[in-house]
Amino acid sequence: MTAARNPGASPRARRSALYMPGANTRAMEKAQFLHADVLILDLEDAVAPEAKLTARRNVTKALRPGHYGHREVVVRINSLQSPWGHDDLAAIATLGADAVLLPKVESAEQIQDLAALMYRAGAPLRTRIWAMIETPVAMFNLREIAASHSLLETLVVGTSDLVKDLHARHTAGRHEVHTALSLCILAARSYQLSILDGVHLSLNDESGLRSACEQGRDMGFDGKTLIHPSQLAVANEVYGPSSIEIGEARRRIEAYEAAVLAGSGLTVLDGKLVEELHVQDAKRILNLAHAIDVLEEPLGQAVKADDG
Ligand SMILES: CC(C)(COP(=O)(O)OP(=O)(O)OC[C@H]1O[C@@H](n2cnc3c(N)ncnc32)[C@H](O)[C@@H]1OP(=O)(O)O)[C@@H](O)C(=O)NCCC(=O)NCCSC(=O)C[C@H](O)C(=O)O
Ligand SMILES: [Mg+2]
Repeated sequence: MTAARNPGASPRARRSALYMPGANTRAMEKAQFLHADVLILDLEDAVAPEAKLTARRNVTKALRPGHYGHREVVVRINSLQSPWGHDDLAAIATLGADAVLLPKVESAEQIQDLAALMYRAGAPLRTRIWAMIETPVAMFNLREIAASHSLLETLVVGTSDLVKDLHARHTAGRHEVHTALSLCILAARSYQLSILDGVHLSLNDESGLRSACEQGRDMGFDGKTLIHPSQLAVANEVYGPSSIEIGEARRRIEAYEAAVLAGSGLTVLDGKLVEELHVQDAKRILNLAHAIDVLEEPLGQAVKADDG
């Protein structure tokens, strides 16, 4: 099936997506008050086999409506080829998560199979599919995966699994995954999917995290997946437009509109060319800033409003 999406849709803020192990109830409670744009409740690699059933039960409890305010809540299930994947899906399908994240996706059929299972399980249409891209084979099937189904919304790069499978090493500049990251972004943008970068594994390394976030942002990622609350502030800052960028975006739109009224299709602002394509980008930045403002409404207030 070919994707039918709306490329002009307002962006969602997905600057930061925090994983938390489904077995860690403390982390899932704490997440109510954390400034993560996306919460990923994990049933896969962060959960040991003997804790899988407890984690599944914890996650079904955490999925009560309004529990996490306006933040997106995503459940990473186990692979459908594993002993747990089908039961994970059956347990959470109807509970209103914003998305089901499928790990180690390598083909379009895996997404289509998941969509069919979600439909049969009675999942609400608002529950989308996110796909982890984290194996060498996936890189050769990206286009088919990205085009696979209209429920597919986001690609999440899994750089830890990828580096392991490549027999590569994590370097500061991430040269070992550069080609893969670029291919993932090309695929996502070709099919109007959002795209999140992999995790930064060092916990006490703010400058390394910042440079990885800046690299990802400059390449075109929408945000970064994270493993600890201490990483949230940097990702939110780097992936959010600064007040200078917001001001420049507004001035670019005004300058272009004035040029159009004067009968021209372009203008020069601060010594730089401004054409319609720059206005489109300026509007994307303003839409993102607005989406962030909505999310950053005090968390307590958001939780209360959704409860009511
Ligand atoms: C890495 C950790 C195991 C560290 O945990 P801990 O030792 O508890 O850290 P702290 O004592 O510093 O924690 C301070 C407080 O913060 C809470 N906390 C910690 N981590 C999280 C979290 N992820 N979400 C929410 N809250 C969190 C602690 O509970 C403490 O709270 P308090 O008691 O109030 O002080 C731990 O951070 C962790 O488990 N992180 C997530 C690991 C994970 O999910 N891994 C799997 C995803 S990564 C992956 O699979 C990538 C991909 O697939 C790939 O291949 O690349
Ligand atoms: Mg992985």
